[in-house]
Amino acid sequence: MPAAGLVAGKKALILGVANKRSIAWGIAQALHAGGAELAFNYQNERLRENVEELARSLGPDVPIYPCDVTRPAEIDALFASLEERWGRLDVLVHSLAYAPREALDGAFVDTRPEDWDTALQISAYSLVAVARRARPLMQRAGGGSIFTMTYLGSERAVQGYNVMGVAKAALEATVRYLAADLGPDGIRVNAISAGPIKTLAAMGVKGFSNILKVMEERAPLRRNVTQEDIGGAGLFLASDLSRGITGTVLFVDAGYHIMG
Ligand SMILES: CCCCCCc1ccc(Oc2ccc(Oc3cccc(O)n3)cc2)c(O)c1
Repeated sequence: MPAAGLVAGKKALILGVANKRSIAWGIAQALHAGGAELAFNYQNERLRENVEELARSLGPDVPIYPCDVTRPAEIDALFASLEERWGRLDVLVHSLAYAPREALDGAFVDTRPEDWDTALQISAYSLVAVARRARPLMQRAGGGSIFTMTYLGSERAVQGYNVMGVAKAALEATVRYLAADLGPDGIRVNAISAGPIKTLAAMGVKGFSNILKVMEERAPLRRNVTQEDIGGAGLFLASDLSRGITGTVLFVDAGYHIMG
């Protein structure tokens, strides 16, 4: 249900589109339908074509920029490009994470320090890195909305989620500390805790497919959530309807997290 105009005139950067199944793409479609002007990153040359094709499906000149969040120079360049093109930023969507394969396949107790560091740098610290660069552009806009993606595995020991659960716990604490720091600038920082959705990344988590079935049996709404469900929550957080909300985790999981 495109809420036409809900984010009309807002300029939004969306980080983490890899393909049409990405949660970030669901959010992009909702913000586009709401009238926002969008920009995307692509992590590397391998993903550039996918992102280019998706961006072009939204309109003729939707910009895409190279940005691997482990490279500070690429984050700097991305925001310099946005400064030049837009001179301001209203919305920043952070929808990216990574944990090395071995850390997801093995037992949590065997997590190696380098894999822990990689997972936390990409999945949690990167929000600080991009928020710091977004701040001046959002101040220019008189405030803004930043939101990221998290999962129930941050607060429950979900079999197989392993070090990504630790990273999401750090990400949720990061949301609170950034909300406290940036609130005086009128910049809100929140997280969407999404139920499991079949994305490229999800396929990399052992036991993922079992969880989808359990949702239909146990979630209060007796169904899985879709990209569109997440997109709608993203549109809400990007819009002024959520102007009183910051530092929170918004569950969009068919109610699953309330069940024992
Ligand atoms: C057993 C847990 C099932 C529910 C998992 C729901 C979920 C699915 C996907 C999620 O996003 C990621 C992103 C990257 C990620 O790390 C990956 C992904 C593929 C390969 C790899 O080496 N690391 C793992 C999960 C996520 O945070 C949460």
